[in-house]
Amino acid sequence: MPFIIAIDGPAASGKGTIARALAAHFGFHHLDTGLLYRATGAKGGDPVAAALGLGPEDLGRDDLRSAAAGQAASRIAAIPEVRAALVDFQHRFAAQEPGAVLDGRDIGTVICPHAQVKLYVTASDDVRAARRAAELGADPAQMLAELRERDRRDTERATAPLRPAGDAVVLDTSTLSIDAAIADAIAAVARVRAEG
Ligand SMILES: Nc1ncnc2c1ncn2[C@@H]1O[C@H](COP(=O)(O)OP(=O)(O)O)[C@@H](O)[C@H]1O
Ligand SMILES: Nc1ccn([C@@H]2O[C@H](COP(=O)(O)OP(=O)(O)O)[C@@H](O)[C@H]2O)c(=O)n1
Repeated sequence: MPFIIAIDGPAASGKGTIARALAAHFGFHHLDTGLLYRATGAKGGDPVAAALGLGPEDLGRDDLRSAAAGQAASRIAAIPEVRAALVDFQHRFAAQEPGAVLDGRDIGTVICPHAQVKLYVTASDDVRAARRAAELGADPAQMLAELRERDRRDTERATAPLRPAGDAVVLDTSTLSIDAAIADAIAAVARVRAEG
């Protein structure tokens, strides 16, 4: 059975950084599920058809990391039929041997509720805004407003809202360097692997 690591958390908390590092460390596959929603939103037209028809050219667009693409993603992500259209792809990805790391908003709660390890990565609003502002070369105050709007939409939607799974390990990266956050995450996964 493949080993699945589910990582969820709010915008710019460090999920992707940790997910990539865990996948490299353990030799697992990695899927940034946010990219599926960003590509669906960016494609335009009927969002359900866009989600069902996603191809490599959609996922390879170079404008998916922008704040505008994030906003568009969180709008279409609230549509239950869009989420349903993306489930199979995520399940097939998670079934790969020897294991997979998926990061997003509903991985531990909805997509992979039986994941062997669940992490909920978070950080203070100000820290997340500063990190994303540095990444995109944007204004921190503007980023703070953008992240808060998206987090509110992601948390308050009826279908698959952002929340920690009951059995998730919470990792607050506010005062952690990237290396320290990765080390904590590797230790959390190693604990479970040693038990099992
Ligand atoms: N612990 C950390 N300390 C400082 N910067 C970080 C840390 N974790 C991530 N970052 C940086 O913050 C930004 C957002 O991180 P990312 O992993 O993309 O978050 P998410 O996937 O949750 O949106 C990136 O520029 C990343 O390099
Ligand atoms: N599993 C997921 C992943 C992303 N999303 C949506 O897609 C948007 C973009 O996700 P992302 O992970 O790329 O965003 P960041 O955390 O990198 O800013 C989120 O704000 C959510 O609305 C989701 O609903 N479910």
